[in-house]
Amino acid sequence: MSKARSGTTAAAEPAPEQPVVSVGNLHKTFTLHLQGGLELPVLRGVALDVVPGECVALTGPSGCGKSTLLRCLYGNYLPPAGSVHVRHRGEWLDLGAASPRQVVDLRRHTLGHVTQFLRAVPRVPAIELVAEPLLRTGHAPEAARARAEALLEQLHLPRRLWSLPPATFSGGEQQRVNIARGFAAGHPVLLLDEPTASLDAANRERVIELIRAALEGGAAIVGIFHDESVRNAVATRELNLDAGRNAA
Ligand SMILES: Nc1ncnc2c1ncn2[C@@H]1O[C@H](COP(=O)(O)OP(=O)(O)OP(=O)(O)O)[C@@H](O)[C@H]1O
Repeated sequence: MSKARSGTTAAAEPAPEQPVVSVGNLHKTFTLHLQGGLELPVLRGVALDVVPGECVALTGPSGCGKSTLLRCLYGNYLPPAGSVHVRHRGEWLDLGAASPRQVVDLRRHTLGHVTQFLRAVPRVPAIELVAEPLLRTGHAPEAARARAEALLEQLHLPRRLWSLPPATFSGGEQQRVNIARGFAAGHPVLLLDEPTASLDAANRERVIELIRAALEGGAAIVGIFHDESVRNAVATRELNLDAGRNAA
C-alpha cells in the first residue's frame, strides 16, 4: 500500500520530465530502383521518447538502421509510416508535416546534428565557422566569438589554426571544429553521429566532457557511438535497433 493511501503525507514527487523528442511506430523502407524496385525495409515500428538530460545510444549491427533513424529525426527523410515529433518553440512540431521553413527554423534553434565530417564553406576560418550558428541565433558578434574561442580552447585546437580555413586540417582537427560548431548554439536536442570517430584518446575525453556538460544543461541527445568506452561514458540508455528488428 502506498503511503498516500495509508493516510500518511506523501512527499511531493517531482513532476516527471516531459519528452522533447517523440517517435511513434516509425517505418522506413528504401526502394532500390537500380535493382528492379527492390524494397529494403530498414526501420520497422521504432518507438522512442527522449527527455531532457537523457542520452540515448542507438546500437545494433552495421546496416540495422542507426544512421537512417538519425536522418529521420533530423527531417532528412519523410517516413512512409509512423511519426517523428520534436518540441520546438514550446510546441510539438510534426516533422512529417512541417514546411521547409519550419524545418530550417527547427534546425537553427532546437535541433543540432553533429556528424563526423565537416561540411564547411571554403575559405572561411575555423573560428568563424564555430561562431556562425551563434550569430544565426541572434548572439552579438563579441559573445559569439568568445563562445567559439572557449569551445576551441576546450577541444585543444591549436590557437594558430583558429584563423585558418579547415580544408587543410587533419581529420581529427576538422572533427573538433565540427564538434565545436555543433555544440556552439546549445541546441536543446542534439543528434550525434560518431562524434569521436577520428579522435585520439585525449580528444575523445574532451568530447565526452562536452557531451556531459550538454546533458547537465538539459540537452536531450540521441547518438551513435561505436566506441564502447565513449558510449558507456555518455549514454543514459541504449536503443538496440536490431532487437526484434526495431520494435523498441
Ligand atoms: N539512401 C539509401 N538508399 C538505399 N539504401 C540505403 C540508403 N541509406 C541506407 N541504406 C541501407 O539501409 C540500411 C541501413 O543503413 P544505415 O546507414 O542506417 O545503417 P547503420 O546501422 O547506421 O550502419 P553502420 O553501423 O554500418 O553505419 C543499410 O542496409 C543500407 O545499405
